[in-house]
Amino acid sequence: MLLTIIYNIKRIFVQTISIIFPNVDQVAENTLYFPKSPMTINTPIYTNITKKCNVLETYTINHKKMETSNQLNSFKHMRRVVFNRAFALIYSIAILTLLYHHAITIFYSTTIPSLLISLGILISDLVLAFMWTTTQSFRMRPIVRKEYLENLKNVVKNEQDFPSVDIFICTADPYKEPPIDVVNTSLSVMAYDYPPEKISVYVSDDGGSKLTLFAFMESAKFAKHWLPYCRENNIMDRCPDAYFASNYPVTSYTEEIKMMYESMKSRVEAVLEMGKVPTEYITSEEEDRAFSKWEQDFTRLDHPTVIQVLLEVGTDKDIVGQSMPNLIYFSREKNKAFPHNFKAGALNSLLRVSAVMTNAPIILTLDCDMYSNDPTTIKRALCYIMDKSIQESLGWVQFPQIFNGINKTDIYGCEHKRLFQLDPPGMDGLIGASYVGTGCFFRRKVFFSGPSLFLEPELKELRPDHVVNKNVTRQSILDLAHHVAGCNYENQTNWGSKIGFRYGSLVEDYHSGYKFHCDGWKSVFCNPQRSAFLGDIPISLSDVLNQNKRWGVGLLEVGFHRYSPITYGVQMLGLLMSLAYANFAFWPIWAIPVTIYAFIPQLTLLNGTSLFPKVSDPWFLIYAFLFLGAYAQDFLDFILGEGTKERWWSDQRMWIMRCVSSYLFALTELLAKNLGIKTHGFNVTSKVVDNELSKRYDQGMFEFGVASPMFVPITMASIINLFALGGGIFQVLFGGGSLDGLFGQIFIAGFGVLNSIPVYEAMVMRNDAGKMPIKTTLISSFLSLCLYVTFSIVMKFM
Ligand SMILES: O=c1ccn([C@@H]2O[C@H](COP(=O)(O)OP(=O)(O)O[C@H]3O[C@H](CO)[C@@H](O)[C@H](O)[C@H]3O)[C@@H](O)[C@H]2O)c(=O)[nH]1
Ligand SMILES: [Mn+2]
Repeated sequence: MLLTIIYNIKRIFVQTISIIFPNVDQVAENTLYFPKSPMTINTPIYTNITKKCNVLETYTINHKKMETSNQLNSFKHMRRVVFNRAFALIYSIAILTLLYHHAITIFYSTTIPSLLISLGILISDLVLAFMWTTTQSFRMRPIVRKEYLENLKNVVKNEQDFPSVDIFICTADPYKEPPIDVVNTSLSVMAYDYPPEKISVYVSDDGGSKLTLFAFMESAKFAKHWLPYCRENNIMDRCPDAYFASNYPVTSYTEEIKMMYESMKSRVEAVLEMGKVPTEYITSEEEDRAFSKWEQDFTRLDHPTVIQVLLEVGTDKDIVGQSMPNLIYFSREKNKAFPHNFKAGALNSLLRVSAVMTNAPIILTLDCDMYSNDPTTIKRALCYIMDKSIQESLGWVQFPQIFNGINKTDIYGCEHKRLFQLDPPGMDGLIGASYVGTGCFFRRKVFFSGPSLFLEPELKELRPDHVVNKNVTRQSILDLAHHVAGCNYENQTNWGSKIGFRYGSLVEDYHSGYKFHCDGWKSVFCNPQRSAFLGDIPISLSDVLNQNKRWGVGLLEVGFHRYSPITYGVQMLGLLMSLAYANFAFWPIWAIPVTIYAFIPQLTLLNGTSLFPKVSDPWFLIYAFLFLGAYAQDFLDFILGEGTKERWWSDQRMWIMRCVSSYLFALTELLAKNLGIKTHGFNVTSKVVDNELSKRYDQGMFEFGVASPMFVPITMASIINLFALGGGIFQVLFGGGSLDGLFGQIFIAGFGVLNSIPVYEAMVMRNDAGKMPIKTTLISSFLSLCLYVTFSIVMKFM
């Protein structure tokens, strides 16, 4: 009796705790603990807890099956949740206190300039507070998942019962995305440890280039050797370039394969250099026929559809007689009169063409530079997709974007740890990780509205349940495929709005994933120890900043859309999840506070005016806490996410640089767009490796080199901060200024200077091709002077 009472008291206590902190380890403990008690899992109280959790009900229950051998996956809540929540509470009180302080300052400001400056600071802090609030969504319920690959064979007994997979690889420009790299990506996925007849690889070439087609003709031949080689030797690096760069065992056969690879590579590169495919490289009539589609008036923006089946399941065999997967080269029709909607347009064409040709229930989308680094990845994704308990609403399984070739300190913050590794587990604990454009396994159903609502496509052949039982080379199939790849096919249809990937944003990945979540789908973030995919990063600063500007424009397009996360999303996804989406959507508005803080405290300091409370004033503590608290928590997240302190420093520095350039330009570009001024579209990031540049990058040197307007605000901020720091110290030492009053500004200027070290080096200390162009230095210096003079005049005479 007594035992039962104690037991029940303990149970209620545990439940209360888990209601207050629903996702702390108690939930996981519950699922293991309660089954031992006489209560069953369906008791009302238990259901109540899972309801309160409001997330992943099925997933929580699923966790219980852990010990059985049919268990395909499990998840666990991260321990830092309690700390995160407590800290969020304290931090929000501090924010409110600060805002109160601002209100008072504004109320008592006596002159117009001081009022304007106070308003500027208030706006900055409001934006920072808003963005801080949105980031809390990632910190409230982060989870980690685990897959039990070894149990998959208990669930799918026969390899033949595995679902087929259509793999989409996008490329857009042979000169920015070398075809040999695209070939490597495709070989790495064709060689998946998976029945080859269940794999179809579609290469979408938005560049409409016969150089790329040629590369794939070559790769189809090489694949017949490569696939059996990978299988027989059970190698992990199935991307040939990565394999031959690794420490592979040298045998005569391996050397033979390597020779074949090298000779293919040199042919592909030679063709790229010549800019055409010479006749001696064309070995069959069929190849000749394929190239004949490139007639005189064929340009990348105006050409008919090209679909070339390079390998066909059942017909083509590798050198040991095993079937090859399908390999299909595809370039959709383009015509200047029709919008082609960049990558989203390419993906939607791929969706239709693949539906007609193979219609696999699972789709993997890949960028051309993201090769597979683990042959078991499809099976790993199946650990979720085949899990009956979550299958119903599971829309996709997203793997993180992890990159190759990042230098030691990641000077450009290209790892994007927060975006690709730290934030997704936070969203995963809510409804699911967002889609990041590559390394993502979708269920085909996702593209036709929600889990419980099906939107009928125009043709029955495009339905996800349509069975294709004809060869991909059958004329009727090819005719229909050409029809659905036509550039006017989407006129008057739901494609791009209600069906498929969504148009209207340059970050079609983020935008589409957001739509799918709003439609009711859930998703999973799968982050195995060995990276499933490895991609390339840009290694010059202007490429990095331009990429981020494109993302910025794309994100704002969603943020200020009719379906913005803060208006529509909040109704569909709930508060936390919509805040997570809002965080991304509004990244670029960080430009406002960061730009203000990069110039205003410094300019006022140069004018000898104090802006922040004195160090001896208790209000100063609020500032110090807010600044240090945010930085410390960010640092902690980064380190707990297996980051180094050097990379964290680069990450925060790049964040500042992006804010004053990429995001500022993105805000301007969006404004221009709304005023009807034509802006850039999807500017593809170059993946070409320049040896000199790459050497400098490996040494950790910033690459300026070209005179990009994007460098101007960065350089101006560097100059002004340096002068402000010098001026501030001078005033304190010789000019009678008080350190007590000016400390805040001197500190900010000092912080700016520390972050600007690479800029000073590039301006005055370097002589290599990556130094700051003299033009940029001159323009920035001149503009800084103008800014200083104007600001001083306004301060003195208003
Ligand atoms: O008109 C186009 C433009 C681009 N692409 C392809 O899109 C992919 C991504 O382009 P990239 O220049 O590498 O952009 P990133 O900024 O590196 O890519 C990130 O951001 C994009 C959205 O801006 C997402 O599509 C990507 O998946 C994501 O990795 C590449 O494979 C391109 O070939 C097309 O197929 N058609
Ligand atoms: Mn890319």
